Amino acid sequence: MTIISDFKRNEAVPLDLGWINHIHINKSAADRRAASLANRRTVKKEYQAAWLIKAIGLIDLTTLSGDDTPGRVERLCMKAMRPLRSDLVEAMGLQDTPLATGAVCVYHEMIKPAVQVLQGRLPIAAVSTGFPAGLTSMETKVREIELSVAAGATEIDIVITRQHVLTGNWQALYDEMLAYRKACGEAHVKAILATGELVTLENVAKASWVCMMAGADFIKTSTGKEPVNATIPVSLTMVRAIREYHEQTGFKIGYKPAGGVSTAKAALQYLTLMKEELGNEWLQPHLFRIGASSLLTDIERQLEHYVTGNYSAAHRHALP
Ligand SMILES: O=C[C@H](O)COP(=O)(O)O
Repeated sequence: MTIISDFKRNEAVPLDLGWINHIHINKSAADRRAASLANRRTVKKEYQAAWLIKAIGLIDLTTLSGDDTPGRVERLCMKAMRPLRSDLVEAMGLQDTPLATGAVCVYHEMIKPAVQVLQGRLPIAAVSTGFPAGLTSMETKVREIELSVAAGATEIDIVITRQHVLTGNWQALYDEMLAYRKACGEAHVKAILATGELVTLENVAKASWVCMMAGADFIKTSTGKEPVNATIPVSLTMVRAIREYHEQTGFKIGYKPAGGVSTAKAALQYLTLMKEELGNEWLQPHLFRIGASSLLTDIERQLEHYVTGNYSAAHRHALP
């Protein structure tokens, strides 16, 4: 993770149940705002190309499949370090611009091959705590975090226990998040809320707040395995919680939409959302990541179109 000199890592603050119980979300206002973002004309031509280059540096390039192999992860890491074809890099005059994704994101067993290829040049995020369902024992979950940190992960993407949200047991959610943060030590922790399983935007907002109060460095929408993953209304709810948490505590929390973000157009919508709701400071990798397995393929295609006027087949840009 980029170290920013004046950046103060989130510290846990006491759980304020009075605050949590008073959270209310105006769903139709959130839907209207989300629709206005989704229907907005995106930036064009060279501005679009510049934004897409920016987006590359914000991707947590992900592979989370049951058939992942060390070979696939090694290729993913090579792609993360050289995310654009060299002819496109040259055509855009980016030879002297450092280009890489924000991190790679893998299962615990794939940390080792990632460490071997990346050699500390890019952060490695490991999904943890019984990802994706989070229904292993607390002891197992904490140990899993410790093992992933020991193996070389510098970022840990934990999944919360959804039942704590669905039953309104905010103390239990706070306690588990606090334990995960402690187990991470220096590694930064992203709290995956699995928003597609939380039923209401109010639950999403409350879970965001509780995780931030318990020391999460990032809040993240989804595992990519829920039936509904990142959406704009959910993102709006979460980034507004981040904004208010910052106003109240001074701590800046990162945001990571993940799951189903596969097109350059969608990435541009998320960049616009972050810029408009949180400002330019949140367009940096220590405060914004997009968790995605195939987004880079589409960004590369769009940049090829920008350079040549033509699209090539997606498989020419295929990830491992
Ligand atoms: O955290 C990242 C997600 O699991 C990736 O989901 P995706 O394969 O839909 O891009």
